[in-house]
Amino acid sequence: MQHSLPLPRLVNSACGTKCRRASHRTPVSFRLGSNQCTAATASLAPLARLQREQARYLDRVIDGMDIDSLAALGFHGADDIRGLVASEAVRSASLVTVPLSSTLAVSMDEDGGQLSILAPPEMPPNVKKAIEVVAGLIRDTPDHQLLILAVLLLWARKYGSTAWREYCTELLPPFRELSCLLCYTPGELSTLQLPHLAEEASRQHDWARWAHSQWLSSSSGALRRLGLAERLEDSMWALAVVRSRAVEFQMGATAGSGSGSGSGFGSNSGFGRARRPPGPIVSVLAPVVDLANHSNDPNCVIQLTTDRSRVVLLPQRPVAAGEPLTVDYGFDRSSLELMTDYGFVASANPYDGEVTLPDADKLAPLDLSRLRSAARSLLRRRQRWRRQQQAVGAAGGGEEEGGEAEGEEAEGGDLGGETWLLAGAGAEEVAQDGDEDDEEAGFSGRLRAAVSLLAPSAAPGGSYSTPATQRIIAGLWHKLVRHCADSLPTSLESDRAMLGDILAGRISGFAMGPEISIDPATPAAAALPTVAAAAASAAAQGGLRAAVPGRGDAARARSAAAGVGAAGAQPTAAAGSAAPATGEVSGGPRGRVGGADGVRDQKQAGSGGEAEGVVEDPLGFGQPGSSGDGTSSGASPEAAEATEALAGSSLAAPPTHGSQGAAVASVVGAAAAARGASSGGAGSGDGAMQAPAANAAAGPGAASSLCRTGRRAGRLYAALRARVEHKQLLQVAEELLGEYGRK
Ligand SMILES: C[S@@+](CC[C@H](N)C(=O)[O-])C[C@H]1O[C@@H](n2cnc3c(N)ncnc32)[C@H](O)[C@@H]1O
Repeated sequence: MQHSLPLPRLVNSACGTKCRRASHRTPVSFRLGSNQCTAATASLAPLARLQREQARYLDRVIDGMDIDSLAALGFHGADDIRGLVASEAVRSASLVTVPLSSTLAVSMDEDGGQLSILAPPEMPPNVKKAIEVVAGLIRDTPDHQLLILAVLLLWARKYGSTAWREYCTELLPPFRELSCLLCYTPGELSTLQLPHLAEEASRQHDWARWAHSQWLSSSSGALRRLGLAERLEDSMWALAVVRSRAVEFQMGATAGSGSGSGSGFGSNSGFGRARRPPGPIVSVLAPVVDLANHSNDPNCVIQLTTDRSRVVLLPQRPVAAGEPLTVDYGFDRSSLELMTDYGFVASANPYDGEVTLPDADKLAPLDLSRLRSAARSLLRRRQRWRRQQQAVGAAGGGEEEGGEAEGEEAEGGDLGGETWLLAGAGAEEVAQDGDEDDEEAGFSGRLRAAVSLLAPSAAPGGSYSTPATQRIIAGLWHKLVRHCADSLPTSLESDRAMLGDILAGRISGFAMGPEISIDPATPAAAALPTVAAAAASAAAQGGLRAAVPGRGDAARARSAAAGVGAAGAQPTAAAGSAAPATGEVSGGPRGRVGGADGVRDQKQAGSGGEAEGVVEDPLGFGQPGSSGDGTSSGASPEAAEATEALAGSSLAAPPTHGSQGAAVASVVGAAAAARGASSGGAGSGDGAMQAPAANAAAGPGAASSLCRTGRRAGRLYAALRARVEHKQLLQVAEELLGEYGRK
């Protein structure tokens, strides 16, 4: 069946020639001035130069991959995250059309029958054959399509066409900017302080280590002759890229009988498939299309054409020039799910209102008195936290020891083994805090909706048992009481260190200047001289803005104070500990990578022999095999089989194609070495276009503070945002439970 979508006719208004480069036609806001092809970049600020270089690389990728595009790079939303914007008004035409031959793809029958891969055309047949052999061997492991895509991506980054290499090294996020949970460091996870996420991250990390040592590593993997991943970080980069950017299409029951609709980026195994008829599943990494960000109210969809020859980004409604192009990453994901799957949260997520947790049905039945007791505990805990902040401000640091008289009120929930014995701090007392009013007013609509949904279902005696209320209450309980209780107070030490790092510019994605918010006038900030001094100097350089988007001054001040003044519970993230094979929070809404039984089985099936060398650990999670669960990098029978199967292939010889070949490997390697560990990718091999001048020109240290994927991208920022989101949810719950209390 022929693809019938209209292809855009693209004319370069700047050059006056036919040109498919979106950036040549319509200046959009981020383009920072001239839309001439060769505008001088010397006078632009480093960030502007970086963005301009990215636009030029995008043009080159679009040309080199034969992509049609009416989209350009833009930095949009409250978070200034990099994404796509329309370069002209479009009603219904395809905004981006990528030939399938310019993508990396894996197709597999739903029943696990036929499996085929789509590699770049320049891949030599023997290499493709070898990867197919591996694909066949790992087909029964969870998320094997992602692993195969990662193999293809690593190959394309090293040996692919110029367009592929530039896409990988200049446009894809480097390792340090990937927000996937897989890439969170233990320190970042402790900032997040949600045990479920820490466990999930640990599982994903285990999966990556297994994938690296068994398959990808250039020293121990079955594909080692390809020299794909010298470091664990290389493998993790590739796995995180495909996990957060590949789209999974489920075709109609009969192959080719209908176009596939993208189910969002990343792995979707187990989550959502049941809603669709069985049919071949095609996982695709489509350059340029993969730059579309998520929105709960998207204006685009991603589709695979019926003849499976192109991936298209289609508008769902007319879009204006400069408008951000967004897609829904799928299936009504709550903040917790978004965080789990992609490592970010979206603000004002409507799906947070109705929390569906995979293990909600395992929770003990809940009743009103228990909930109220827990809510009271949370309120008291927050009040104590606030008092501690005040004490820190007054005393110039340190924790408040007094403040609550023991025994004044002994009732209250037992959270995390601690019973909080605090003065009677109920909802009324919290409501008296004027500074809460602004913030909480914003939630009243959601609150009212929740209350009106719940109130009619109240059963006599105060327990709630209808499925809808049970789900919501279970969700609130699970999400707020179990997780947020631990995330409310942070440790003074961790917050002080974190803010110090941010303010000193040691954390990428937090370039100093307008991005960082801390109000030097807050007592807590004054109590920490170094932080306060840095904040004051930042304020002198330019206006401070909230790190918490879309919130008022009071919230800003509070968020700053929360960062420096909190004391109390220690971070509880169990980073580094082996995740339990089963357990209350181990499931997740989808079949997860890494922690799924298949992977564990794979690991346990290992012979126990150590692979060559110790796999380095860029995140510092420690050796996953330390618990004795067999997760170390011993070669599994499958890996041995693959190595044997590949022994006859002439993989040792680097593939040659055009101007690339053996030289590419050394050039790329040298470029990667020159760029150092801060880059997630290897360098551009052929020197046709130099690496962004911004990094070099901005001076030492400046490069690391420039964030390719947006000024506010990054794991730490996502973690902070997630905490804010959870605190907001907590407030909803508190009010909700307060309403119950008054009934
Ligand atoms: C498919 S990529 C989108 C393009 C990406 N922003 C970039 O610049 O390369 C998905 C990643 O973008 C980020 N992202 C997408 N939508 C977002 C949103 N609404 N808020 C924050 N980050 C978002 C997350 O890091 C996510 O893992």
